[in-house]
Amino acid sequence: MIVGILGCGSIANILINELKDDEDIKLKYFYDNDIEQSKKLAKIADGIATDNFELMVDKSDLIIEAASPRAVGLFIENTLKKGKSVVIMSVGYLMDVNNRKNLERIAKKNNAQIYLPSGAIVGLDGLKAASIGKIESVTLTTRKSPRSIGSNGKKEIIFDGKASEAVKIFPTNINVAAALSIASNMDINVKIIIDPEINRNIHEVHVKGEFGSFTSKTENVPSNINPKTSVLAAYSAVNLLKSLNKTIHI
Ligand SMILES: NC(=O)C1=CN([C@@H]2O[C@H](COP(=O)(O)OP(=O)(O)OC[C@H]3O[C@@H](n4cnc5c(N)ncnc54)[C@H](O)[C@@H]3O)[C@@H](O)[C@H]2O)C=CC1
Ligand SMILES: O=C([O-])CC(=O)C(=O)O
Repeated sequence: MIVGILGCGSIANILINELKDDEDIKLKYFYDNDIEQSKKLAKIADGIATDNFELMVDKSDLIIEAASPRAVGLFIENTLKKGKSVVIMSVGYLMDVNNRKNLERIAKKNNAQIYLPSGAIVGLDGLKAASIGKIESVTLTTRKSPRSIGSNGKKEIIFDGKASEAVKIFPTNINVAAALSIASNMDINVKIIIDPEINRNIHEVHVKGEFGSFTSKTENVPSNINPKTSVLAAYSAVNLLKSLNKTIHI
């Protein structure tokens, strides 16, 4: 499978590292609005940097978006129109139901798939299963260091509200809230706390419903290139790509 990458930052870096010896998945094309970034990663991966997104889509079997919610809006519709499947990391873009329905409609029409990796949290599988029954509440509490959230503040709650609002205020920081919302078909409750005493991106999820309840807590090591992003988010994309070729799906 020939893969093109939209967005050559921290997630793309980890993808290259983890997939360099993979026999089935070849990360070949690299696109970024910062051409130096795409050149840098193409060199490491022995791939091709391009400033022509359309050409990259034509030559790839699948596109991975690891850029920004804005990039999803700019590029993914055309990708799906060409019948190419996509992996979207900036899940926050899909929090808006019109955005989601639009991409879903185009994907269906063109026989393409939209894959959303589990990202920086654990428990989405349980939430999806639990959602077969009635769900009462889903709550996410995210703790990040000032460095990870891009501030130098003291310990404080910087957001307490709905996921739909959270993704607007912190578009590249709280995609996990969108993933939980899409999985449960709810606009979930989100709290974001800055904590200068931690050096992990911590996501705690509480779910209550007909099935009972569960709590998951993920204490993520941040990427050393972009501390907003957890290493697990990139690993989840690697796992998703590898799963496309598997026969046993767990
Ligand atoms: N689903 C999840 O759980 C997670 C999702 N993410 C999201 O994944 C995305 C990528 O994350 P990172 O690799 O850490 O980001 P990064 O900031 O390290 O790299 C992003 C790269 O994309 C490029 N880019 C941004 N907008 C672009 C555009 N419109 N056109 C072309 N290139 C563009 C930037 O120049 C940069 O090189 C972000 O939106 C982030 O919020 C990050 C962590 C977890
Ligand atoms: O990587 C993380 O810990 C979470 C994150 O940035 C996001 O959900 O956008």
